[in-house]
Amino acid sequence: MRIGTPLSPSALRVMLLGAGELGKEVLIALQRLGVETIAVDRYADAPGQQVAHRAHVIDMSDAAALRALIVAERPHFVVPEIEAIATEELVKIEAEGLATVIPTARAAQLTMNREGIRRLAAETLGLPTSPYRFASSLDEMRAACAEIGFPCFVKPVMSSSGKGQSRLTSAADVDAAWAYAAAGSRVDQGRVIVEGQIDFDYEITQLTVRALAADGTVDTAFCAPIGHVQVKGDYVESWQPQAMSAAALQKSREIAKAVTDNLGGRGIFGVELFVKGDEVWFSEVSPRPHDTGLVTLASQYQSEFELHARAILGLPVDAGLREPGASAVIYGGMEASGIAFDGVADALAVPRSDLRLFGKPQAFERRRMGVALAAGSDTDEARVRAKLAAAAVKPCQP
Ligand SMILES: Nc1ncnc2c1ncn2[C@@H]1O[C@H](COP(=O)(O)OP(=O)(O)OP(=O)(O)O)[C@@H](O)[C@H]1O
Ligand SMILES: NCC(=O)N[C@@H]1O[C@H](COP(=O)([O-])[O-])[C@@H](O)[C@H]1O
Ligand SMILES: [Mg+2]
Repeated sequence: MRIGTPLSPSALRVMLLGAGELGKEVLIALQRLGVETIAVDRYADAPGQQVAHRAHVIDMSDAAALRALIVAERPHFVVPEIEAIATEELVKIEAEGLATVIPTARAAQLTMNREGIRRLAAETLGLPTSPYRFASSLDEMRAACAEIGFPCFVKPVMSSSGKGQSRLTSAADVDAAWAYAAAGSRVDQGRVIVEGQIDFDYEITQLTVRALAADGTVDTAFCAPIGHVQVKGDYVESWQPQAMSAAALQKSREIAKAVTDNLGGRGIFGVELFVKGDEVWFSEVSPRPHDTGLVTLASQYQSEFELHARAILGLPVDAGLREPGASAVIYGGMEASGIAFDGVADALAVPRSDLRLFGKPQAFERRRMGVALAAGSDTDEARVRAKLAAAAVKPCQP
């Protein structure tokens, strides 16, 4: 497929469904390659909408609205950037040949619901995962927790970034966890997964890119493993490379290959894995850039966003690490719209540091509003720098 001139009849058009901080970087990468970009989100002035050629605000879980927009815009590629989308409509749209869905409509459909991807990984592919049960009522959940045992995790089947997630240490936590899951679910499904706790040494994201090779087949390339720290199910810090045993790295890549081969298509995937010694468990996968992969903006020759853009367009990729790097999240820390940021100069005075302020119109206490990035001679140095830079940025009332 040829790249033409944006805003002309020869334009190659890409539509992102979801235009948060991750989509914004993909849109920038696409624009640099001369692509016409369309950013869709559930609210106006989402980060990616501020850089795309056109922006639309729709309810992306509304199948009719989604189809109408795709018919009106006629994008060559439709790129899901969040989970909560009418993916059954994307399956139809792909089957009709209306647009190519990245990586595939089936991948978007299977991963939007924890049940789809968990059953595929554990039951179809036989990969090691935490023990799990699904429950659709408080009674079922009580029984599931008793079977799995404590501590366990409860998550809505449709949610991300830790929304609606609880860690339960005893049966006394069950009622509150059920209520919290119902409140945190993106699409209120009233269904949860109960997972036994994996007692891991560390967790990683294995970014995996499926891109077109010179001979026209799809090749798999692996980025260096990304280590990260999560608080309440949401990432606060990541670094690359994570040191691992050769055996654990090999198992991680075998798991990533098995899952991404099954999901198919082209694009980047974030395969989340738990590691203890040489043992590795599959947790979940994003068929799109991963938040912990923001670090690649500082550490790789081609960031995960550039890799995604190239893979979408059928172009060659280089998943290589350039140097050790780290990222640290900047939260809103308050509930306000149109906030300001003090301390940006102090942050950027940290050696080898950089910032992304996403431009989200509304801040919440625990909403990710920006990220600090840093490179270093090793990941320890990069982490110290990224955290220093993040701490220097002070969100404040406008
Ligand atoms: N079974 C488990 N055992 C141990 N830790 C877990 C388990 N499930 C979740 N966690 C912890 O919670 C974090 C978030 O879980 P998970 O990735 O399933 O949530 P999420 O809402 O999909 O988040 P995101 O969208 O950011 O990936 C994990 O990275 C891990 O730190
Ligand atoms: N773990 C998934 C993830 O990080 N997704 C990123 O967060 C945005 C939503 O942010 P918001 O909730 O602040 O609107 C999404 O659009 C995506 O960029
Ligand atoms: Mg996760």
